[in-house]
Amino acid sequence: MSAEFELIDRITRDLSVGDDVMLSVGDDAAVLRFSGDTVVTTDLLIENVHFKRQWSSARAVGRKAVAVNVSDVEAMGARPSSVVVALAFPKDLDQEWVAEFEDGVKEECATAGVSLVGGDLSSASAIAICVTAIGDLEGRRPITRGGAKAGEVVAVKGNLGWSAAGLTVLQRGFGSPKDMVAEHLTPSVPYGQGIVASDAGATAMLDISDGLLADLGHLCERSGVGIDVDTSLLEIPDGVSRVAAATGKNPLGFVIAGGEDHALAATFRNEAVVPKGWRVVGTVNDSGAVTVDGEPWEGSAGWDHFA
Ligand SMILES: Nc1ncnc2c1ncn2[C@@H]1O[C@H](COP(=O)(O)OP(=O)(O)O)[C@@H](O)[C@H]1O
Ligand SMILES: Cc1ncc(C[n+]2csc(CCOP(=O)(O)OP(=O)(O)O)c2C)c(N)n1
Ligand SMILES: [Mg+2]
Ligand SMILES: [Mg+2]
Ligand SMILES: [Mg+2]
Repeated sequence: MSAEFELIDRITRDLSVGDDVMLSVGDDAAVLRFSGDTVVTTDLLIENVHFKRQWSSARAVGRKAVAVNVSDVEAMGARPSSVVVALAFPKDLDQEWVAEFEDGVKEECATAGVSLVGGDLSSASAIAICVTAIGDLEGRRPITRGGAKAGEVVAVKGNLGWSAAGLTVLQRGFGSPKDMVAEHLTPSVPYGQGIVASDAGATAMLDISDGLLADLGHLCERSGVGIDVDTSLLEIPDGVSRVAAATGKNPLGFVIAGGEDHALAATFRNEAVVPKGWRVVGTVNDSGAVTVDGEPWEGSAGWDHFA
């Protein structure tokens, strides 16, 4: 067998798949069957842009690649079903790296409850990963970024600021606080909470990849509303405070503009319907802009690949 097909064989030998998978790996395409409308999303992970090999184990990269994509399926209020994972890497990359990456992919698939149903391999000058995630709305309406109305509340489920605090210490050559670093390397997506928010009547939703303020900005633009974030409602985790103190930065910046949180943010008609475990962080108004305690935020709102 060729080296490429030996590798594919090793990756796909022991796959188990869900009931909605009619045909998995080994043919030209997978075949899935859903009870409702289908949700499809894709996100890239590029070496030295989204991860560094000296910071991240291959297993962590594999887990993160699946997690950030399933996060976008959750944000539509769908049940995540499956992923396809394409990986390109230099010819001289240690084979062990690829094996561990695939272990990470499978581990996160199991955690998220999705099936790995296909992928692709190629050689490349740097590691590049493209995952496509697929979900089933199961008869629910999609929760878009466009349904928020003035007078509603904004709530968040997940960890804000941890990932950015972790990234900051990694960039300075440190490895702790460990919980912040771990959250950056492998975001803990609140699996299942997209459907919970949908069933609670969420009017708009998205996952926070660029930063809370930047992503709420996308939601405001789509919905034609404004949002005021009330910082008295935010929690500044201990690890974020420590990283902020050590680096002379504003801890609030990590929480509201950090990025790669992969928490879910959603709007609800009122506080009474916000699901348990979600934190109300602000209100929807008709100003057309995102503000923080009533004022524009002077710092960066979040990540921009081309800034
Ligand atoms: N190259 C592209 N071609 C078509 N659509 C794209 C492209 N890049 C991004 N989009 C779309 O633009 C929207 C915003 O993209 P992005 O900011 O990456 O979303 P997210 O933060 O949810 O991953 C999404 O609907 C995405 O599918
Ligand atoms: C080496 C390295 N430098 C910087 C970052 C920080 N970073 C990279 S991409 C990104 C934003 C999220 O990624 P993106 O590709 O924009 O995801 P999407 O919005 O499409 O879901 C952040 C905060 C990182 N993760 N790793
Ligand atoms: Mg994207
Ligand atoms: Mg995304
Ligand atoms: Mg982005």
